[in-house]
Amino acid sequence: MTITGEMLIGATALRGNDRPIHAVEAATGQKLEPGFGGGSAADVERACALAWAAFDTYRETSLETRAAFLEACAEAILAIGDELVERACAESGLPRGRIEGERGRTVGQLRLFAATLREGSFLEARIDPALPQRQPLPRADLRLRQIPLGPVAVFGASNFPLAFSVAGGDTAAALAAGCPVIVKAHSAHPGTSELVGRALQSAVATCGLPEGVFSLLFGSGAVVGQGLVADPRIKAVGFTGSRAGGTALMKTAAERAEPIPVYAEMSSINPVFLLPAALEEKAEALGKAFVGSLTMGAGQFCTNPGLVLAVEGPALDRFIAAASEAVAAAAPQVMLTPGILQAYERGTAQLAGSSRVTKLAEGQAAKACTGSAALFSASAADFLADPHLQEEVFGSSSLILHCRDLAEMQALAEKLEGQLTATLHLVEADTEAARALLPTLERRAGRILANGWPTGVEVCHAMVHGGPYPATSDGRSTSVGTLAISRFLRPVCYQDLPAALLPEALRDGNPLGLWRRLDGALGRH
Ligand SMILES: NC(=O)C1=CN([C@@H]2O[C@H](COP(=O)(O)OP(=O)(O)OC[C@H]3O[C@@H](n4cnc5c(N)ncnc54)[C@H](O)[C@@H]3O)[C@@H](O)[C@H]2O)C=CC1
Ligand SMILES: O=C(O)CCC(=O)C(=O)O
Repeated sequence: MTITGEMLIGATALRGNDRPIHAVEAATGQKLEPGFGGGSAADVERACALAWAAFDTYRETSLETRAAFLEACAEAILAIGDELVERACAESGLPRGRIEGERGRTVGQLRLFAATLREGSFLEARIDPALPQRQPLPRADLRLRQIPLGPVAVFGASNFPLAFSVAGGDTAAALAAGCPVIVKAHSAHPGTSELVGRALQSAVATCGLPEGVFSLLFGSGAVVGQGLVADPRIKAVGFTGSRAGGTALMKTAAERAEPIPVYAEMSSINPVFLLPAALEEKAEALGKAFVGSLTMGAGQFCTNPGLVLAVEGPALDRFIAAASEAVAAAAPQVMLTPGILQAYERGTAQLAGSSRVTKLAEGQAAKACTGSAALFSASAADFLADPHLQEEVFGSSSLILHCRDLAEMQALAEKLEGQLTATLHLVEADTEAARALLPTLERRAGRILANGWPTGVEVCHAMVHGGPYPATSDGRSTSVGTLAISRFLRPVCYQDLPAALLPEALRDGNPLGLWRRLDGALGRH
């Protein structure tokens, strides 16, 4: 497939007239061809008009039609072949194995949502039949189903060029829900975005769907990003990126005449609690495994373990020695973009320059375009005294906190901002300490792990990849897993509607064979 540098608006491909964006080969800093013309307000208008025109037809397509469409998207992505892997590797600097794995996750996600559609319980169909004889007042016939919100703007993430981008989790969930999607491509990987965008555009055509179901725009955050979020036809936003970017979009969405939900995944430092007996038993092994998680993918995960808490003493010293040794041996790794590398260097320099922080270890010297791992420590008291120490440093940097005792660890956990994950390392003797921490961790994080590491998110039914602010803008949902479909739905109740006007999902006789709640009882009735 030739990468042309064109945007995909409905069924057309056209070149934006705004300043062109060039991808950069992450490993060398060299410009990659072609340039991608940036979109204008007129392009945003055209994509939104098409998405709105498509909405009423697309949202009433059958569950089977949408499932087949998602499967067609997955097939079309795989059909691009190695060109997609090569381009994504060049643009992101991520190794082939990682990109191939991410492609598998992306198509797996689309197929999982296809299965979710065929299963149908996400519609949450409920029927409370009329009770005309009820005293003192009769009850009307009341029926509920979930309907899609409307066109969704999705912002591709820099750190997952496939699984959190054009056909990533947000797009898959929104399309499954019945929402047309307009993607604003991330300028770190425009070629990858065009290839995947063309796959989705072809799937829309093959499945005979309205062209406005999918569009892909390039361009600046100020024109294309803000323009999409402000457009009255956009009804929800999915975003993964910086806290500044996410909060700017939240503000725009809140100030609209009709405010809309923004699902922004922003910053998280993912605290890891090393409980005393586990630390005593496994300090060296934990230190080594921690650095494996910290340095994976150059630390460019929102789930990266950026904070470790433990009670001070010889066991913590052993953990620090093992972790410092592993960090010192870590090879420098290519980072996603020059901007992300600069932000990482700024963040680690700030930590190194803080009088409250001690630098424990640094990875092997960085070459051009690469970042070196870095490990720091501080006392819990100093951490609490400086709010900047809670800020995410995006990359392989982590801060180990010495707590005086478990009470101080607990007090510190209370002061943490919202997180995607919180991890406990424990053995049986730590059970009571863990039990005491759990209520705090539940209030602070979306996922609580025991004896594992937070990087690596399973795409499944029970996953929560979300958490209280600032981990995300709305901790009531997840961006990974099938529950993500609920972000793009809202309930509608139909009271006493004639049978001929009821949606199929709510008709007597259950023609779709759905799981439904009849007078409160769940069953296939
Ligand atoms: N926690 C996480 O999951 C991630 C955090 N980051 C953080 O973000 C930094 C920059 O990385 P990027 O991925 O480029 O994130 P970013 O937030 O700068 O950009 C993400 C997308 O949002 C758009 N955007 C940004 N600001 C906007 C605004 N004010 N209005 C409208 N659109 C806007 C950009 O054009 C881009 O398409 C990293 O150094 C890192 O600190 C990045 C990726 C993931
Ligand atoms: O660790 C993962 O697989 C997902 C992490 C993520 O969502 C992110 O880094 O943006």
